[in-house]
Amino acid sequence: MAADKIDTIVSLSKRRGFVFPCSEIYGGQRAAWDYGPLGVELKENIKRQWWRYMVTSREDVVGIDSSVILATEVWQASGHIATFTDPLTECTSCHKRFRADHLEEAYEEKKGRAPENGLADINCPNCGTKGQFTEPKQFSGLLSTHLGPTQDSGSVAYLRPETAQGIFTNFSQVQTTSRRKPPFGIAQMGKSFRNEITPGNFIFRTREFEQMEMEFFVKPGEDEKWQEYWMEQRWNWYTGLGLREENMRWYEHPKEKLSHYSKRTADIEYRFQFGGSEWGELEGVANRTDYDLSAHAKASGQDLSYFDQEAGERWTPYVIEPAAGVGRTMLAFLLDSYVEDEAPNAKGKLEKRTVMRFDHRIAPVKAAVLPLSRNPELSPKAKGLAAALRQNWNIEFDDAGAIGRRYRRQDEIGTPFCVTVDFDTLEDNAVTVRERDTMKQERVSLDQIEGYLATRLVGC
Ligand SMILES: Nc1ncnc2c1ncn2[C@@H]1O[C@H](COP(=O)(O)OP(=O)(O)OP(=O)(O)O)[C@@H](O)[C@H]1O
Repeated sequence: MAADKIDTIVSLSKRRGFVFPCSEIYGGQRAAWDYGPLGVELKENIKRQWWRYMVTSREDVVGIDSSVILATEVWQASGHIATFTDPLTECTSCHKRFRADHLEEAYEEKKGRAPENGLADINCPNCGTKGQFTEPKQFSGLLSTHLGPTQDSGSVAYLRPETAQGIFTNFSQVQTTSRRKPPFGIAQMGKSFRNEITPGNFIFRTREFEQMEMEFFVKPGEDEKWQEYWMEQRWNWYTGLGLREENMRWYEHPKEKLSHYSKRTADIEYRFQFGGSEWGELEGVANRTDYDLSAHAKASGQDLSYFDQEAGERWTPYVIEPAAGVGRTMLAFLLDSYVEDEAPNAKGKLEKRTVMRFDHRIAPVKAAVLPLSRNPELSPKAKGLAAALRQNWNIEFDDAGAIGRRYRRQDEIGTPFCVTVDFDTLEDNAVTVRERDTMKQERVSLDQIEGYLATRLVGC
């Protein structure tokens, strides 16, 4: 399984209701995706886990939810209007457009060295023609709209390309109302928009996407230490939820390629194995220095510094930012969880089975309740049990088809437990619980089943 694994995931996602192409009844909107019933659960679980780990389980981080459309002055001061651009180039042979920096990075990854003559050395990924690219032009990544009834330059507004700026503009209010002192952080999750030149690779790069960002404000001079700390925390968050370390690595941005605000940026990369490139950015951990707060203080005339009473001095905090994408995280978990192994069928013969080995905390469905067969006594009993368990978890009820087939269906969407109600249940008031990965079965009495699941679904 290599490059074709992504195709397997795309098709499983569509078939089982994780992710659908957007507006498909009209032929689809290129590189936009909708999350189906299982996808929305998986996505919400990922976000919940991030929020718990980054915000509610800590005493030094609080959350906010700011607007998507901020005052245009915010994007002027932050530097986005002037510098949030990508180098756009076009192959003069097939007229397909690319990001020049992506072409160069892909070349370097393949050959182990940068192209000596820039784009002149590179073959077009679409038609194969060598070096027939136009001179790159800077293309704005900001998506704009108009507010109000007129559509002139005065009514232009931008959809945020990152959630971070809503945090910086609220820094003082959050700091005083939550009575926090640096070091402390403000987190936000929400939609961001970028007019990507080359969206694609499924939900990896889209023009509309969700981010999970946290800005951690620290005393200047303590920034490097805190960057190390957050890099370790972020790595541990992914591995703690089961992402395999062999599919992860750090990428340190070379000094000359850092964003305009950054002193150091290190990305966690995942082995996505898209055709053409093995690794892709999952999350960036950046030292944004005091760039944003200073820029907003200057442009707005508001004081965004902090008075350190203990030291008796005033300073503008430095900021460490772990910034992750929800879609990319979900794609990494989908790829990493996918396993093909073997399971015995009804006749005891081994057959291939597909299992999504999601960590229980992110699995979209926590347990499925399955009556052994459609029967006037078994089905109502099983339905009652499903309704009771639904008070705590997302539970599926399924009584259609052979029991083996129903297990397979649950394995394929990563449901950790299947609870089977059979004819013995009517006698002994017990059910059979089957665990997804080991396929081991255990008999559990009905009055214990909720506690049994609760001890195994801790943190869900
Ligand atoms: N177009 C996008 N689609 C989906 N997720 C995105 C997109 N752009 C950024 N992200 C997510 O937001 C995170 C933080 O954004 P950041 O600005 O650091 O990305 P970036 O370095 O511009 O990404 P890339 O180099 O891949 O364009 C990224 O690590 C990624 O997970």
